[in-house]
Amino acid sequence: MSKEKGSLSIHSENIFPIIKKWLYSDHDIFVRELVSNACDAITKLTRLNSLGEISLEDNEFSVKIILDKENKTIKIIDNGIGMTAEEIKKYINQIAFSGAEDFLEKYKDKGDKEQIIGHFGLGFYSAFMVAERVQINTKSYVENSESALWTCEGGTEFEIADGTKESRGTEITLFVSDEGKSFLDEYTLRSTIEKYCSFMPFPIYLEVVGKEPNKDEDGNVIIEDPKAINVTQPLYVKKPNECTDEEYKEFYKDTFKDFKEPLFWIHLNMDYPFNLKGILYFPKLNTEFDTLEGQIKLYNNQVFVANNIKEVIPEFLLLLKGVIDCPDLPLNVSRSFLQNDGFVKKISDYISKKVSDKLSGMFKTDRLSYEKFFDDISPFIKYGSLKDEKFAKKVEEIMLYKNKSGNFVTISEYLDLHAGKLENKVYYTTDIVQQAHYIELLKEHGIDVLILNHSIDPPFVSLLESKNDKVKFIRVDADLSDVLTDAQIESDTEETIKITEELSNVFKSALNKEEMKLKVESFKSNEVSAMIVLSEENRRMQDMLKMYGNSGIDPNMFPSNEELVLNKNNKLVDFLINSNYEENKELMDTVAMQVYDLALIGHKKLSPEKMVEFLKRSNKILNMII
Ligand SMILES: Nc1ncnc2c1ncn2[C@@H]1O[C@H](COP(=O)(O)OP(=O)(O)OP(=O)(O)O)[C@@H](O)[C@H]1O
Repeated sequence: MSKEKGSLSIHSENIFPIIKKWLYSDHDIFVRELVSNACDAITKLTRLNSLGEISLEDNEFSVKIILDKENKTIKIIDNGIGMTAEEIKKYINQIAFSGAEDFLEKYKDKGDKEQIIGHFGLGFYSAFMVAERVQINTKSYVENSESALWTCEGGTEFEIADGTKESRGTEITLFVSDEGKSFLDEYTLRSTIEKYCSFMPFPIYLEVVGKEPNKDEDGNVIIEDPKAINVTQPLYVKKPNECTDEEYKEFYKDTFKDFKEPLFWIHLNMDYPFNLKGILYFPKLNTEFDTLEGQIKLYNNQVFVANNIKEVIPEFLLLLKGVIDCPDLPLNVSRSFLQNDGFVKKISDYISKKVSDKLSGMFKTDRLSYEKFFDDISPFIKYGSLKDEKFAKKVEEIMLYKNKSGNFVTISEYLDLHAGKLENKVYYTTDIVQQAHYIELLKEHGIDVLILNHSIDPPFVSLLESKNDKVKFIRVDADLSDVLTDAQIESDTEETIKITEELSNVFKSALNKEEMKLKVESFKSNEVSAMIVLSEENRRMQDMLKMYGNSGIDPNMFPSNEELVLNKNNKLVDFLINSNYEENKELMDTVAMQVYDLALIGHKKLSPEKMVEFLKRSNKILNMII
């Protein structure tokens, strides 16, 4: 067969329903598309004025939305550039022919193009998702032009006639269909306008036909100035040095309806190599990390695109609250979808870098404030480190750790403070009450203990260790070597082996615990009789099994390796070493059980049965001494 070339033909009657119904995922999008067209129409007019192409006498620009529930109509009226009948035929009748693109092409060398929103030439048809008939009544800015009226009932047929519009601009009337009737509700319509148009560049007013005016106590009508729904100059478009703290806080409150003050914020303002403006807020936490939910609103030229778009905003930043406006976003026709290319990744990297720069800056120049905020921001930094390697690297040195007295140190500071005492070891506690005993003992030996009690800490600690093999985190009950006397070396001597064996027999018999592990050491302090230790690796493994509770792994595969460490320097232990078990069985059993339970209490919560037993025995012991 010979080669043939040609162009595809599209039947408008088949493609039209697709555009109307399936191009946009949400019905409410029509508000965004029609109001942004109205704003575009005004922008074009002001642009022509500033280029000297026309000379405008008025400068009161606005978009009015009129809801008429009774007649089931919604009107969107602007006093922008308007259209002639010819322009309607060109821009509206030719689907996917954008007047916005046409305008930009015509004036491409004059001024920046970013403020005009439309460019696909399809947005207008979203009106048919909620309307059975749409009317355009419009009058062009060009002097002596005639008003034109375009009507279409959603098919491929349209009608164009003389219009009735006397002043410049466009009035779009939607005759709302059954499918769109929810938008005839004032609250729904208002919230949709708020959602998409909050930052659009011209004031938008909503008027409801037949709405009872507000009255004072005496029944007199209160005359109120109409109030625009939107803010035409959102704070983020201003330069950072022109914004006050109060303005930042106010903007936060208005945008996120969060009445708790944010901790601090980052004003993003970038012109090159891409345009990006926005403000990211660090919210105050008062909930556990797991339930924390941020919100990042993404805008394109002051038009809302979507919330929490993962492609642009690094996932961990979704814990923050903020707005980001990037006119250069490679958006799809339906705007909420991004064309995922390298550019989007660059934006995401830039935002992440800005956040780590801000945190490093604060750490270096205002450590006090940084420490004040740290409890709130630490889960965020830890989560960020787990999710983003580059971020992790940047914040590694500025990660703080709190001790029991509320002081913050970095890991390098901790290691410096313990130089000569600890070799690259960092002691931490997961529970300052439960593990108080161990913390106290370490403190007596001049060793500080850091608190790592958040659910994110175990994976975070593993991450740190995997990146720095010189630092090892050890929970206070995992290693007693730093509270033992140097004489511990003697633990291998024949005498110690013998004592250990004898005590082992006593404890196994008293506790009826054949599998128990026991060790005898010399503590620097003689007050403590015994402690339980569980190696760090072993405990982490157990914690992991608990976390993945129903993973099907049998926890018995990893037996608990808890070990009872008896202090040879303690009087009670001494008594057990030097007494004859056959002759003093009852008393020695009681002492052994009590010593064991005391060690256990310092290590973990007793089971209810164990607790009852312990209390009974304690009373019995008290009775013995009176
Ligand atoms: N209110 C209006 N005033 C003046 N011209 C308008 C108005 N609404 C639409 N137009 C013209 O109709 C064209 C088509 O509008 P439509 O919303 O379909 O596409 P667009 O805005 O160009 O692009 P997008 O699909 O990205 O929204 C516009 O480019 C504009 O020239």
